[in-house]
Amino acid sequence: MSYYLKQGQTWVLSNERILELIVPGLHVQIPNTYDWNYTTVPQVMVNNRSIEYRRGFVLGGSSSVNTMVYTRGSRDDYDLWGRVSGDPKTWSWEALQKWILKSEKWTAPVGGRDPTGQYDPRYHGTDGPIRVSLTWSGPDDFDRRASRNTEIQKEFIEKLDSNDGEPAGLCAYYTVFLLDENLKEASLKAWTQWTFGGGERNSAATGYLGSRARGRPNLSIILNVHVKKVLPSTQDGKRRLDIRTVEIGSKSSNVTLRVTARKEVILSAGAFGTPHILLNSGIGEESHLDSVGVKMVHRLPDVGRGMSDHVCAMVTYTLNATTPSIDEEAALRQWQANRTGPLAEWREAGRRILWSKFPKSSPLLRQYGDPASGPHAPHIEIPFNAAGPTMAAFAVLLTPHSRGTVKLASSNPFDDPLIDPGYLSHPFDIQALTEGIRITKRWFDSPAWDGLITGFLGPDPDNATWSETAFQNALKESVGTFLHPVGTAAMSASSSAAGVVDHELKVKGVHGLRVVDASAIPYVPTAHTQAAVYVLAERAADIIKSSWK
Ligand SMILES: Cc1cc2nc3c(=O)[nH]c(=O)nc-3n(C[C@H](O)[C@H](O)[C@H](O)COP(=O)(O)OP(=O)(O)OC[C@H]3O[C@@H](n4cnc5c(N)ncnc54)[C@H](O)[C@@H]3O)c2cc1C
Repeated sequence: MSYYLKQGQTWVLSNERILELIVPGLHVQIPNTYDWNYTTVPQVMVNNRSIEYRRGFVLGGSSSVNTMVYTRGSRDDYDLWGRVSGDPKTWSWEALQKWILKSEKWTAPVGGRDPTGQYDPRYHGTDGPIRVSLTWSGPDDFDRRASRNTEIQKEFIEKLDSNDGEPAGLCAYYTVFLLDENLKEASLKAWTQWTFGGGERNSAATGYLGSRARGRPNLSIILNVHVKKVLPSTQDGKRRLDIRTVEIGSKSSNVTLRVTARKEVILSAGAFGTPHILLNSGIGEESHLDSVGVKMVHRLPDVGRGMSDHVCAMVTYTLNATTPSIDEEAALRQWQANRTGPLAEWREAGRRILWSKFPKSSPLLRQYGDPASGPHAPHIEIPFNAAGPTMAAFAVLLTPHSRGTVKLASSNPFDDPLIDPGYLSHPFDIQALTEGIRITKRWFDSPAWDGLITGFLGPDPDNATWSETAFQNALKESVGTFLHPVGTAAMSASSSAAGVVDHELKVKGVHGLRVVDASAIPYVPTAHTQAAVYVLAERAADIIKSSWK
């Protein structure tokens, strides 16, 4: 949880000393005790499947358990915030530059490799709280083949730094590959960037709540409690709705505590937690609140609506390779000795990422309109996970038309919310995923992969023996989430009846309540979402500071 009280407390950071939350390579072993373990409601357009939905249940939230990929997305995504909020002077790629850099501390990779030529320093901050770095290990056979592939297939171009705001310059690029085999590590360009540094995971907890912050007399952290709701405080003489009281409790005890902020309350409970708290507080749409027996305090119909997320479809290849196994104990000893080795980095999917933009002439865009935020925003991301004897590639739809909801299941604040991402509810999305699979097929349809890739297991949209229905059915069976929900308490112009918070992230029509987390982001960025949340939060901190001067 993440809110601040006034008095000092004894400090125990819950994610301190938990090896799985510190060692990047142990990410896959993070116990589900650090997860909310949500499941979506059955997804009608995905063969009625309910999909597991992970969210961090620990200080630092999902940043303490995530995959650590650091991608900012397209400059157009941030310009869209400006258009939607009616405040482009605050929310645009150019206007946010200071805060984009402010959140980041570029850190050399562990092991002493010189990263010159593997990223572009012009686009990186050096003094921020979140360490961003490159992997410890160098290129492998897969990287070399990918490099060769970009020389063979001109559709796929190379970009040095994916975080320059223009990830989809021409058509597609491969973020990790070797340009010249003979130069080995020295020539591995355009590496994927990660939120680890010094061989350890960085998160909102380690970055923002480290010893300096903990030394502050005006900051307290209370762990293992649940925010049940926010409540109207006593009227201050004016006829306005003043919500500065938080009710907290714990599932395991009946004790409830109310705390009233002198200035304001900031909700940062994430794309599910924040609308859940607002709805439990009676802030939302009347008929929904009525249906679960919560009394409406303030009518704000878009609370919990407009969820925007990255849906993906998985395709599989067979490989003529085996997964190189590591000696886990030796790797841990190496990590403990000097923070290097296979555990100092991410070991599974996503080390290699391809980003792709549909051409303007695409019939799909003509039929449904282009949901991308602008000319630099890619439509599809394809991370690969070569873990022989098979390889999974995920076609991730970065620009979905479908939107979902977060609703209350009951009036009990401890009950999980009903999460309905609405996957594939718009016809564009399944067709765009199909195109994503075709891009993946083109990428691997090249002599660069000879001797490694031995077969395609599909689902294959071009398999003549399959009907379209049979293919779509198989695609739907493979659909999952990339865990990037936003938009459930979305920012919009103060004059607009839509949305939940205004350009200063204040809950509309309410005094004393702000939202600073992924729920305020109006459309899912064309990137993994943590960088955008850090940028939003850094900007919000200065907005809040100046509003109380
Ligand atoms: C498994 C996983 C992998 C991911 N991989 C990546 C990646 O590689 N790169 C990337 O950029 N992004 C990734 N993401 C997404 C990224 O981590 C999130 O976008 C980001 O952390 C969202 O930040 P947030 O502050 O909005 O919410 P969160 O980080 O989810 O934080 C919300 C916090 O509020 C707390 N909370 C919620 N409700 C309550 C309540 N009622 N009372 C008290 N506390 C409450 C939660 O416990 C949590 O601590 C991943 C996410 C997950 C789950």
